Amino acid sequence: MTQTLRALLYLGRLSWRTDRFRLLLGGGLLLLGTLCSPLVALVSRIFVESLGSPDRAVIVGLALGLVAALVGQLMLGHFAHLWYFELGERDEAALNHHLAGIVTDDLGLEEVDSPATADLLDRARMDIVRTRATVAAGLTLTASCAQLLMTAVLLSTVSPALLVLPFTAAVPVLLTNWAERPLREAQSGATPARRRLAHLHELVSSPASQKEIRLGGGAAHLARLHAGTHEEILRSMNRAHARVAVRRVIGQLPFTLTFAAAMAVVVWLSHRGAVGVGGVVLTLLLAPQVSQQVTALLQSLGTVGAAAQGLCELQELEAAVARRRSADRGGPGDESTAAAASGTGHAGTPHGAPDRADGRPDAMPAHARVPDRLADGIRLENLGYTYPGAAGPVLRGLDLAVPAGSSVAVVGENGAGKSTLVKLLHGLYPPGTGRILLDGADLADTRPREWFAATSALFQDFEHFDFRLGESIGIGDVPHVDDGDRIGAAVRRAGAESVVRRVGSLDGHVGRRYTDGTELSGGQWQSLAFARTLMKRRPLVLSLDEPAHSLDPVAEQRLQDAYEETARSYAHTSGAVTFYVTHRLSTVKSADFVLVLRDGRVEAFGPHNELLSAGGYYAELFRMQARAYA
Ligand SMILES: Nc1ncnc2c1ncn2[C@@H]1O[C@H](COP(=O)(O)OP(=O)(O)OP(=O)(O)O)[C@@H](O)[C@H]1O
Repeated sequence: MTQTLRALLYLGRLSWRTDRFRLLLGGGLLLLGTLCSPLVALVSRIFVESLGSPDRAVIVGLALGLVAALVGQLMLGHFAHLWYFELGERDEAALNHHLAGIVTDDLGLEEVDSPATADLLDRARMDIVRTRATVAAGLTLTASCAQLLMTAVLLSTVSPALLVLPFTAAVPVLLTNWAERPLREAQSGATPARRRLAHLHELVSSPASQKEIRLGGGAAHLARLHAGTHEEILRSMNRAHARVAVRRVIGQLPFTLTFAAAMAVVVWLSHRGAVGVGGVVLTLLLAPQVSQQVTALLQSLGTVGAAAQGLCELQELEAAVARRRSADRGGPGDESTAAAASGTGHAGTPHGAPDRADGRPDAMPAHARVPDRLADGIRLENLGYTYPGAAGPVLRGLDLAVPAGSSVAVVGENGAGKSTLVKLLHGLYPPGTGRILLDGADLADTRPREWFAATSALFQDFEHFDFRLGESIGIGDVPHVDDGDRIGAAVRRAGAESVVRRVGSLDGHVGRRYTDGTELSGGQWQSLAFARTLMKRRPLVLSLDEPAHSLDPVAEQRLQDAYEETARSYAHTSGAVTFYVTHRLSTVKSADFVLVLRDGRVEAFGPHNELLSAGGYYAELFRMQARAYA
């Protein structure tokens, strides 16, 4: 009940902020329309009692009043709906916007990655989808409460004994939360299964996955998994619905019994002449309404109650984020609560619980400014990282000095930690141990947004933005998303002119979400992503994580040349350090340094020729690969 009240207040405040005009108009009309039904009973009573009056004007006036109340009862609700329907839509959009803000601005990337946070966000999204219904139910609930109160007062004028009806009607209302609990628990417990179902659904219906599934002969297997998971969810939800039904019946019993008793009392009172014909008419009109009113109230309470858990979780998430912000500003924050609320509880970062994309809020005071150009370079000191919930570290004890303006080829076996290092360098994960120093200043002391703006990366799992081609490239540097010259230069530098020719122009849509969209090949998407990476003019760090894995040899050589030219140009303009992660060791010779990672440690670091002549792991890898290609 407390949770439902909290949810109602939350929705009320949200609606007031979002659109108070629609809240007042929609809510007011709904309240008026709802109060019209007890009003009909009241006017009917007076009308019946006045029938014997010689004053015809009074009778006509009462008849007109009765018609007006009836019209209000039948019609006002529809007009109210016009206003609060849109209010619900606007509230839903505001909550979605708010949740997106929390995900992109307040949660660390590792938190977003964590299954606990994913569950929490999935539940929040499901509740947000129901916002329109919840807003309508919240307004109906408020109006129903007022209606029930008016009904109770009117019934008490016939006999105080009738007051028992609204009171016992409150019993199931009070038990609603208890009655709904099995459903909420089942919904919460089924979240991982629902996510699995959504993934399976995507796999069986997405054209992209069809290729592998068909070749692997996995369609029937996936269909079985889909059916099994669906059945599992249905079984748990059915059990929960049955338990809810039993609890609701138990909750309604007291009202049903007292309703029968109250009707017996009125029959007895009218028999004794204690209640007149007007009172009997009022009771006959109102008493059955009590049951309808309670049903409407229960239903709206159920709707709000069902959404309340999610809305309260969202409130707790907001509160945790706010506490963390205040803690990071130096206030008496409760970081452990914040981490627990976000579901990770990851420790071992310089700032305790991570915040934002990299573990720190933009609002915290920055001690170090991101330099305009690198003079000294980047140094890693005892850098280590452990994914939340992982058994051991992925990176450990990395000590390295990379001079400004140098290009580094990062090599190592699958799972050595290359991509993780790239994410740390770009500030997406906070170091678990140690530091990353930019010209001697700790990266942890810079503002994340400033650092993000100063770096560019082509990640291994780069995104396919199904936008206009120009926008899909320009989004690599949002302040210049519509800058045609810059986009054109990035396309030329990345050698992605063939993609533009394939799409027709920078204004053409890419991706199959649009009927006029051009679907690209894996290599073309990669060229486009490379162009996106080159949107910034003077980044301090540029990383390409296996940028050529989808490219043909000619395109790969073109990309390699483009990268080398870009690396030289960035080194000249901003002293940038560039990282090129690759498995193709023949492509690393031109890099200033080769960084060899092995099991999360630095196995070797130095110029290619030196590492080769020193023998050891790198030389062995290089020769093995050369033999394989030969
Ligand atoms: N989001 C994640 N959560 C938990 N563990 C992860 C995550 N991403 C990567 N790992 C683990 O970290 C280890 C290093 O992964 P990483 O992607 O950094 O390796 P890599 O050297 O880039 O590998 P590859 O050459 O295959 O791309 C792997 O064992 C991987 O399973």
